[in-house]
Amino acid sequence: MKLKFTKMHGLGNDFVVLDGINQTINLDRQQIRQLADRHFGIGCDQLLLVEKAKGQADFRYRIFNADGGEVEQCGNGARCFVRYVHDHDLTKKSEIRIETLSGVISPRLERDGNITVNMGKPVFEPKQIPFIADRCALTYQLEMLHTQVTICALSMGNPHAVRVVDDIASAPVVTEGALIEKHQRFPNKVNVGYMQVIDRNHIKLRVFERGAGETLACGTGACAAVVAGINLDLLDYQVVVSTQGGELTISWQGHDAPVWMTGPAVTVFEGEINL
Ligand SMILES: N[C@@H](CCC[C@H](N)C(=O)O)C(=O)O
Repeated sequence: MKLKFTKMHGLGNDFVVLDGINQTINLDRQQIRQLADRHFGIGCDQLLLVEKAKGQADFRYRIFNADGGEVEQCGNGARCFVRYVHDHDLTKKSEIRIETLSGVISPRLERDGNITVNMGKPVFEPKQIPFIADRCALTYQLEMLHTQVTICALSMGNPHAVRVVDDIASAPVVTEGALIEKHQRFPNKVNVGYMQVIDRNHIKLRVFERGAGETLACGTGACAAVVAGINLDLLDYQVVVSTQGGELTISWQGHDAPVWMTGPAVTVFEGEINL
């Protein structure tokens, strides 16, 4: 089978994007892992599939981690999705509605080329994250080997655990992050963010992503970190998030307001691969 693909990234969080409208795509888990493999495939953190909407939205957006698992949401991918459907003449609308596994999101292409996405409301109810806890709280203690770590647990459509650290450079993102990702209190596993607060409008963030490992940036991780920081009264409502791959602007007015994310989306190259 020959597949046309586009390689894209949002702040270095990289994607293989496939047009599932003009080509028939039925990939199994093993084939997705092969495409995502950086040595034997194209290489990416996530594979994104562009499909026709099932309901009233403009498109359906499916997201697969590098390990082949399908997931609910991807913020950097949402911006690349918009760039892709424009560049491939699949729409002329600057604001589109996209179905995801976690509901409809609405990204907007800005005049400066950046993309702003309404990422929906954060969810704190443990059952919906999902996170095993008997009550809803700002922070939780997670029992880990012989110690306890403090996390904020929330969902941005996908599950996140956020840790506040003093120094982002020495944060145990890969070691501890990998343990929290598979912690028994997160039945569907979790993305683990480490945030250093620089001031009330600026954080540094590294994320160990579920099913992908540490990435250069994570859009939903940036939303989750800012929401957690606002709830802990460490941050104001609009925050610049510095990741290893660049900067995102995230804003949240609290309570039932949606989280807004603005940042770039870049096409790297197009190609065709035999599977
Ligand atoms: N890179 C993404 C998140 C991708 C999905 C995540 N790894 C998960 O399993 O939920 C982003 O930019 O949000």
